[in-house]
Amino acid sequence: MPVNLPADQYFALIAPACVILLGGVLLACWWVQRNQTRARFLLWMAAGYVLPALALGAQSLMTNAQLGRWSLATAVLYLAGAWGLAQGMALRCGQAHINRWVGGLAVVGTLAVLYYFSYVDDDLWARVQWLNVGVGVLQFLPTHSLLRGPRARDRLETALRWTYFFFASYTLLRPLGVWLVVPVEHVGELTRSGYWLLTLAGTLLFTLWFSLVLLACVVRDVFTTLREERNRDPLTRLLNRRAFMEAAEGVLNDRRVAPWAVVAGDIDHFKRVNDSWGHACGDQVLQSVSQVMLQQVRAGDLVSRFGGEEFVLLLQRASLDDAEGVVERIRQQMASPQGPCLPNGQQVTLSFGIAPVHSLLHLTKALSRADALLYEAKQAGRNRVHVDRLLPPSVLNDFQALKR
Ligand SMILES: Nc1nc2c(ncn2[C@@H]2O[C@H](COP(=O)(O)OP(=O)(O)OP(=O)(O)O)[C@@H](O)[C@H]2O)c(=O)[nH]1
Repeated sequence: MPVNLPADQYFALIAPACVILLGGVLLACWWVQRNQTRARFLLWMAAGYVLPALALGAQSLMTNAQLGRWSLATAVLYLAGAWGLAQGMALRCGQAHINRWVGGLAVVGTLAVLYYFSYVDDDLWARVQWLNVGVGVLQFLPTHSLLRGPRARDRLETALRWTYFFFASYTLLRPLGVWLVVPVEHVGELTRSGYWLLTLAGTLLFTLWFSLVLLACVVRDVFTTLREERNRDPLTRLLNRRAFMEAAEGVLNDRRVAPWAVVAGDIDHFKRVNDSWGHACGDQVLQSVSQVMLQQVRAGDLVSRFGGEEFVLLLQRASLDDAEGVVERIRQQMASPQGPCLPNGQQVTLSFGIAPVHSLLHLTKALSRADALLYEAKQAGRNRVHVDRLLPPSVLNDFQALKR
């Protein structure tokens, strides 16, 4: 490769260098979250940045003759990069992988055509156009999951998907634009042509735009993970006590979802489960009880693990009868085997205390009341529900006023 190149050719290295730098940033983001499987898409994306940028950088220093000689090697880098970008986007949208058959076909087909236009009929522009088509097809593969997969959870995610979709469409349609606009026969050295500059500028612009949206999504993901770690019990993924109290504020400040009931539940003789079948089995039972509770409540209700084998629920739009109904459903569900570790016929039961909550200020009292009722239920023989049906007259008046 010649060393004494015109300065503008070295200048053309700025774009690929910036893209490689951005790929490095994505790699660093992946490294920070590497223990989380959902961050794996960043690795693919980083490859999607770095590999084509390496090819672009190398090509920027080549003459047309050298472009021909190295066409297959650089094409492999472009295609691998497009695969990485597509696979990264598919993972981000909840798809395990892109369609490998179509992808493989696009790669093999493109390389075969490039071979023909390099070694049989040396045609630079045909190579440029067909490589574009191959890369475009690969980039388009995850668009099915962009449009049909799980809905984007917010505007940022929607912006990421649309940006990707726009770029994939641009890559796929670019050969057509070039064919219509660029006066092919007067191009001369490709890497010094206006087309090449446009390619560099387009790549850099898109990469910057896409990276900004992507990094915003990654930062948001990190904050979400941190919040989840802070708010969730690691074993059951239910809210912990602190998060429950925080979330309860929102629920109890919204009069539209009154009346509320608080339920305290505790597994009976849980120590025996641990002692007889091991701590791991106890953990399984805790997880299974959590699942049962989550299945039986409505959206907006809070389910939390206060510690040990004690659970607290805050039910909205629930009279005491409604709350009792929910608890009965949980008890019925518990009648089926909970956790494969328990021997046949062994069941786990729970005791419950239910108390009404009249306001946010009343929450602490209601929790103590539900706890006291739970204690009573344990004393009365366990596997039962005790409900606080005694309402002070002032509160009864409040309720009647509310109902009106
Ligand atoms: N496996 C497991 N056990 C836990 C966990 N947290 C607390 N425990 C156990 O839960 C048991 C609670 O025992 P106790 O407070 O005596 O209650 P109990 O045996 O359920 O008896 P009653 O509540 O009176 O019916 C203890 O043995 C704790 O070690 C946990 O995360 N996993």
